[in-house]
Amino acid sequence: MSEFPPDLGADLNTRSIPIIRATEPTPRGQVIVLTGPMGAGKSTIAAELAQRLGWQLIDTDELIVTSHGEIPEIFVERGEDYFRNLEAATINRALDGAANAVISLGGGAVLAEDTRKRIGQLDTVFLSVNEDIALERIGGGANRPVLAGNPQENWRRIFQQRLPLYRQTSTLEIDTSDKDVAAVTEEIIQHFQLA
Ligand SMILES: Nc1ncnc2c1ncn2[C@@H]1O[C@H](COP(=O)(O)OP(=O)(O)OP(=O)(O)O)[C@@H](O)[C@H]1O
Ligand SMILES: O=C(O)C1=C[C@@H](O)[C@@H](O)[C@H](O)C1
Ligand SMILES: [Mg+2]
Repeated sequence: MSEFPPDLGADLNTRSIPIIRATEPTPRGQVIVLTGPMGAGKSTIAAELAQRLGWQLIDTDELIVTSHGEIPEIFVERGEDYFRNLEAATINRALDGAANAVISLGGGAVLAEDTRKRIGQLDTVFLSVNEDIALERIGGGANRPVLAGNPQENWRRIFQQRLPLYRQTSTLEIDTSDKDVAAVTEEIIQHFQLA
């Protein structure tokens, strides 16, 4: 007489055992990641896109602020390396839990190799912007410690350094300089056939 539950261990080598799952794994849904320099509009476009799709909005800079306080204070009190580790860990956790989500990253998130590896396998959009428009949008660079001292020169240098990283981790690049928020959002929706 066959026993129930079957003794799988006893029969392991003699017959093939079907894999039985109580439930099928839940589909994780889709994730769109926005990357790019300060002033490209990542946070703004992510909010608009999430609203249009009815998806979850995750802004990793905001997650850091909520849990650890203002970014300039973290830079002053703990230094940039500490912030980058915090940022990479925050992004990892956000990606682990994300399903049907739009994720806006900080401008320097691509500096972390782990982050590059992960977002390079996802639908990642590089939002680009030219220097003049970026500086117009972010004003004097308040609240952005990496621009302190000379926002224009720093923005330009940082953008040049990171440009290859933005490009190697994305599958779509949109120059937002002369496009409004609705137009950029629509371009992403069309490209990934989200609606
Ligand atoms: N396409 C756009 N057209 C005009 N203004 C925009 C556009 N996108 C964003 N902005 C404005 O530019 C400013 C900066 O945008 P936002 O904060 O979204 O940039 P960000 O890429 O998230 O920057 P950071 O890396 O510093 O977080 C905001 O005031 C926003 O309203
Ligand atoms: O480009 C950067 O290095 C940064 C951009 C912002 O989004 C913040 O993550 C922080 O101010 C650092
Ligand atoms: Mg932002």
